[in-house]
Amino acid sequence: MSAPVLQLAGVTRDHRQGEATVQALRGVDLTVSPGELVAVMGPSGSGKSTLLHLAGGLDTPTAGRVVVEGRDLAELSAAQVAAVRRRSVGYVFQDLNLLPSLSAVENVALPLELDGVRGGMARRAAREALEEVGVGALAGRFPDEMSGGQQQRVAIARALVGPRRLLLADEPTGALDSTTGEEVLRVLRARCEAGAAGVLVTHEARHAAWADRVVFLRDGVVVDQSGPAAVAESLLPAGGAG
Ligand SMILES: Nc1ncnc2c1ncn2[C@@H]1O[C@H](COP(=O)(O)OP(=O)(O)OP(=O)(O)O)[C@@H](O)[C@H]1O
Repeated sequence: MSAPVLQLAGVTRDHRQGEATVQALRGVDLTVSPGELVAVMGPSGSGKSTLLHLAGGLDTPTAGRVVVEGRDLAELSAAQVAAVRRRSVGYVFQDLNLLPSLSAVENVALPLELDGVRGGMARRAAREALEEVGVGALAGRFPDEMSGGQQQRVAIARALVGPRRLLLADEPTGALDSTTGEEVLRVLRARCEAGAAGVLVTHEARHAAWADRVVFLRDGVVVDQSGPAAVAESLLPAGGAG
């Protein structure tokens, strides 16, 4: 079996809120292998975003280990963690964060260029990523010349550009109509089939139905994990998700 792309082992994250300490995650174990898409569900405040931030090296655990492609993030320097984030992790935020002064293709090429990929090659990869999410024709447009849904697809292309092995998506379909939302899930799914590992935070059962497994969080604890059969039975609406 291939080595996991992501491993969380006994991960706890405490946040201070004034005098009190909130345990956003408590002793979470999670392994995601190449080819797997895992959905994370749970009520508001259960720790889903905290889990994604930790997996992407945007936050550090209070206890436990976060290992990405065999590297324990706690053992790396800040610069090395930043390099893991740029090269290995594709992160689709709820917040779009496109740079307004750059065109779609320039926005998508930026992470590659920051990582030293030459301009022409970065833009070629960016065009491919835009095609993949169905907005190849909008490569030259600026963010304020696109609809919210189109901007979201550009943001998704930026998260997916290049050979990223860990894809982290936080409600990636938020601003998209349901057909476009499904297309984006299809792209995420296809990337996982091609060898990436994916974690998808979602409130929607029909989106979770695209995953191989669903992890349920409550008050920072994994309360249940369902395999593919259970996902299909409990979540798929009549007709299925494809
Ligand atoms: N930076 C922070 N400082 C203090 N408390 C925080 C911080 N980030 C998260 N928390 C707390 O940690 C808990 C988990 O938050 P988190 O955002 O991970 O939940 P979530 O499941 O993603 O919620 P939602 O579905 O509403 O986005 C909550 O009680 C939240 O208030």
